[in-house]
Amino acid sequence: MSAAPFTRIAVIGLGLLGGSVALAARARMAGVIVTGYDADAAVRARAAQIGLADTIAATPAQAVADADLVVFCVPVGAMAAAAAAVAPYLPAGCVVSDVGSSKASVLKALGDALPHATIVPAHPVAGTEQSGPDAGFATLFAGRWCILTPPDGADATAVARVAAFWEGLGARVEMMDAAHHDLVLAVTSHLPHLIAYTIVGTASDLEEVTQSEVIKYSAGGFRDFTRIAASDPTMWRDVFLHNRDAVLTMLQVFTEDLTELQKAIRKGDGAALFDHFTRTRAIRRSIIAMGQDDARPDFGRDHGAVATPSTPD
Ligand SMILES: NC(=O)C1=CN([C@@H]2O[C@H](COP(=O)(O)OP(=O)(O)OC[C@H]3O[C@@H](n4cnc5c(N)ncnc54)[C@H](O)[C@@H]3O)[C@@H](O)[C@H]2O)C=CC1
Ligand SMILES: O=C(O)C(=O)Cc1ccc(O)cc1
Repeated sequence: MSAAPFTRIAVIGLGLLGGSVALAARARMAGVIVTGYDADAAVRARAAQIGLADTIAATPAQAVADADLVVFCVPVGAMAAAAAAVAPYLPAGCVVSDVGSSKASVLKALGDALPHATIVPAHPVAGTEQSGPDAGFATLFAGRWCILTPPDGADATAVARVAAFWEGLGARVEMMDAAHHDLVLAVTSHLPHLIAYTIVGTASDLEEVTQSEVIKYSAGGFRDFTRIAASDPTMWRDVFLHNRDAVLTMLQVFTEDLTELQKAIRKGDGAALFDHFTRTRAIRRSIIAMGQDDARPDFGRDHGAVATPSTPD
């Protein structure tokens, strides 16, 4: 346990990310009290049952009443509504953050709804294809990158406290401009998800290959895509709509590269294919050498709950 940069944390949205933030903060930071809130009453009830937070609040007002940090863990398209719901109740001096997968649109949404708040956006690059309150686990962020995208002129003390918060949850922190973040994540995360959604849809729509053949022979690469394509539809719809420009830019580059490979296959250009595959294999090997290999989806999924929560009336 480490000393906590914040002591009263409100987590808004109690799915995979919110649940994991709440569990990790309670497990790793001494003296922290975590209050959780979710717009869905069934999620609040389940979160209380499995002990995600010290208290599950019944309203946004109760959730943030005495918070020194509020972390929005809702889909990026819901950030504006979630922030508007707490706006009248946000304590003075409270720092606001989030975990959204795209950053420029989220910064704008939070800034518009909370014009007087100190906002330090964050994106823990850690997750799984699971969603909902049962999906969270306390070790999700251990050893993973968390990218902070503070706006120009952000309060340096608040940025340092949010960085310390994520380090306290076990993450490694990097600073980035929001627009650059959105471009980098478009190619490393958003496009791979789009490709997975596409290929799984393509395979299941084929007339000449049966569903049972797709399932039976999925070990040949397809299976890895099906895990990613099982990711939450609401979350990913929002990512593509809210990081539209960066995704379209990267999709254009990808399409051109795909056409090059298509041409090499059509022309029987084995050397071009071999060179390309050799280059991509080296990238995979350097990721593993850096200790970034992600065999984690089935790793460490204990809830790590530390106390029985109460639900206020
Ligand atoms: N799933 C992943 O692997 C990762 C997700 N993220 C980001 O984290 C955020 C949350 O994603 P997950 O936890 O995976 O989603 P989730 O679907 O597991 O949880 C989201 C929760 O937000 C609640 N919610 C929606 N609108 C709300 C509102 N207005 N007020 C309060 N609660 C509201 C929902 O009821 C749901 O329980 C998203 O912005 C996503 O882009 C970031 C890193 C990884
Ligand atoms: O499960 C996977 O493979 C992921 O890619 C998880 C993930 C999803 C969204 C993010 O913004 C960050 C990480």
